[in-house]
Amino acid sequence: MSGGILIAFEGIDGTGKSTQLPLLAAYLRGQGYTVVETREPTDGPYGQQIRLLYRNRHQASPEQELELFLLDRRQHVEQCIKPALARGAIVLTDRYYFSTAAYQGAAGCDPAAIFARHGFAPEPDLVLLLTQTPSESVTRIRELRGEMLNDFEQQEQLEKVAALFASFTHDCIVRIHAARTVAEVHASIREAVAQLLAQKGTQCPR
Ligand SMILES: Nc1ncnc2c1ncn2[C@@H]1O[C@H](COP(=O)(O)OP(=O)(O)OP(=O)(O)O)[C@@H](O)[C@H]1O
Ligand SMILES: Cc1cn([C@H]2C[C@H](O)[C@@H](COP(=O)(O)O)O2)c(=O)[nH]c1=O
Repeated sequence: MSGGILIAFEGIDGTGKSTQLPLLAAYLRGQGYTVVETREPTDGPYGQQIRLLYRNRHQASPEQELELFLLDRRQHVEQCIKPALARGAIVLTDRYYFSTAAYQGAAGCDPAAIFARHGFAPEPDLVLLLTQTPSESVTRIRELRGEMLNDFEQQEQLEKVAALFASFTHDCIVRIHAARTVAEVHASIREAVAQLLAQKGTQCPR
């Protein structure tokens, strides 16, 4: 396979992205593909600064927050995504620039302007947009961590984020209903990826 394939997992908090991404990675590796698993925010210096905002978001203005996500993504694209695509890998990223348009859009920045600032970032071949209601997400997060919701996970905030995700009309987006069992969601994801690989005429290496 030459040129690589970029697949982004997107959706509001708690939709199961971090659960589903390794399942898809294991499945694809079992089929003989080279897979790179990655995520944003990254563990790099800007990603670490972003994590400091989770419990105290008002430390930064929406514009400052946006700049941090852009800096983190530039580094991610240059150091991880582009090299992996050049090696012909399937890159699976847990969040990408659709999250910025939705979350920083919900915080007051202009989503269209955010998309326009991503000329440096390769367009994904597929965005798996996991969907469920914000109240379903909040229930899952509470089951996982008790009552503590961080500043990005407050239900009112997630309602705005979910509305923005719902408004995106990019051809690369496939919506996957996430309020089902892990196995059911995985099956839908495999179906969407199989269609992409067939469209690309990608021969399974095995
Ligand atoms: N289909 C599912 N049914 C029930 N619980 C699930 C399902 N998928 C994931 N979970 C659980 O929901 C919680 C959140 O899942 P996960 O961390 O994968 O979501 P996420 O979208 O990556 O969240 P975040 O964006 O906040 O990191 C975890 O406790 C996980 O075990
Ligand atoms: C990439 C990106 C992320 N966010 C927000 C969305 C989530 O609330 C956190 C990341 O948490 P996760 O549990 O590691 O998924 O950050 C954002 O606001 N803007 C972005 O571009």
